[in-house]
Amino acid sequence: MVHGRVSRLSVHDVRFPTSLGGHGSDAMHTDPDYSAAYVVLETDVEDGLKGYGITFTLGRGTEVVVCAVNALAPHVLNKDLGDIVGDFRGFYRQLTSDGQLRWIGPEKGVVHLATAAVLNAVWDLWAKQEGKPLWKLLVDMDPQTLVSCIDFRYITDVLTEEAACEILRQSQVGKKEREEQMLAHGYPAYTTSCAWLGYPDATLKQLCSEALKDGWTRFKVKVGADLQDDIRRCRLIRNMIGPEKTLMMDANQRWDVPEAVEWMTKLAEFKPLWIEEPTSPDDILGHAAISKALAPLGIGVATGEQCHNRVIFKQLLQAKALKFLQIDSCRLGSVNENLSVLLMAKKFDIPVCPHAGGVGLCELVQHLIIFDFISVSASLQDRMCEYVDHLHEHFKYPVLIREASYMPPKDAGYSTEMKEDSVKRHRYPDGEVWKKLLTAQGN
Ligand SMILES: C[C@H](O)[C@@H](O)[C@@H](O)[C@H](O)C(=O)O
Ligand SMILES: [Mg+2]
Repeated sequence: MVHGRVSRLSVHDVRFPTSLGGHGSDAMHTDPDYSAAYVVLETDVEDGLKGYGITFTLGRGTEVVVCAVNALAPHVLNKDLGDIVGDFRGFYRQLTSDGQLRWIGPEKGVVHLATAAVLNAVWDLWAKQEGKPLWKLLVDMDPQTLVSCIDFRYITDVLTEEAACEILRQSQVGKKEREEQMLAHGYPAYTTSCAWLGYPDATLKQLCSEALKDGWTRFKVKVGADLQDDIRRCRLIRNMIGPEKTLMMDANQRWDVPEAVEWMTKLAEFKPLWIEEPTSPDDILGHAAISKALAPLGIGVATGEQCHNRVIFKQLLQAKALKFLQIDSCRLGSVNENLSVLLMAKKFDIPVCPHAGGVGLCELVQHLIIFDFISVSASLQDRMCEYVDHLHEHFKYPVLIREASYMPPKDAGYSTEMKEDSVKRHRYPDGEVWKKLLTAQGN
């Protein structure tokens, strides 16, 4: 049973200097320092349980998200956890509809990232109090309770509460078997770790051969800055992995629409399954045009990691603008909004292949995609979850990858909790890691 009143909300600016090694670099984000606004919720109950929530950032700007979390805090403090989750739709709407704060959103940008961090912490605390990993909390919830967490405002033209309930009811068939399948074999993953844009060819080669040895069969490569570089790198990877394994490409919003089509036509010989974020994440019709142009080449369009909210996903689906839908656990309004997107994807029969990596995104999103398989999609066809091999050591319950698959977490919660010492050392700017770096840089 959920209980307790939220007695404290603290938020930390935690940054990891990943840019020093070129990790995470792409055609638009050349020097990311994987970071998070890290929220901790405490209650007045003496059970020692706290809720931890993150949203992912790239370094500079994390302090802005921290401010936004503090601005949302009055909506959470002194609230009864039972009341929050008992009317989760209402609580979601309260956070996203604050009559003044929503002006700097609504449901997008910094304020929505902050909403995600706060709500992720609430879900972590709820799952912990129930003694279940989050995916299992969701799997065990009856359809009516699940949909009561979703705000259907703006999406009822494609998905009503009743229709969502019906999808969940229909997917009850075979649920037990699918849960057993997950526990035995896990959820299939692909790796992005080998081919960040800033990696020299020698590194790419070495990481790719290690990944092959570790049993990876699906690889993503960053493209979009220089065509000749892309051709060389894609050839190198395709030759290493052979014709049968899967290759995806990610341009991180670098191109205009015609440029995306031209560039990808030149990379088509390397047989990519998808091109991810070919253009602006807001350009729904642009994505649709690219999808149409690239379909004859067998290349699908994937997008989602910078999709503001369920409304944009709705339109991408309506416009047939994507072939692979990439949810993000920290950009959308937490589990609540992700649930609505999973259900819309099911309705349109579009596979969900979550965005992960960053710091903590793998830890979180594995719960959502495992739930999706067991309770919504009931399929692994054309589906896989991203994996990136960084920063897991800072989490108390790190992901477990076995044979290139995510094994379902067993610990209670949303796997969001970071090790206390890691937070302390990486707090910006006063943690020991940053003090040293900033001194060395003469700041
Ligand atoms: C800046 C980041 O590392 C991105 O490049 C990364 O999230 C990427 O788009 C991905 O798909 O993993
Ligand atoms: Mg991407």
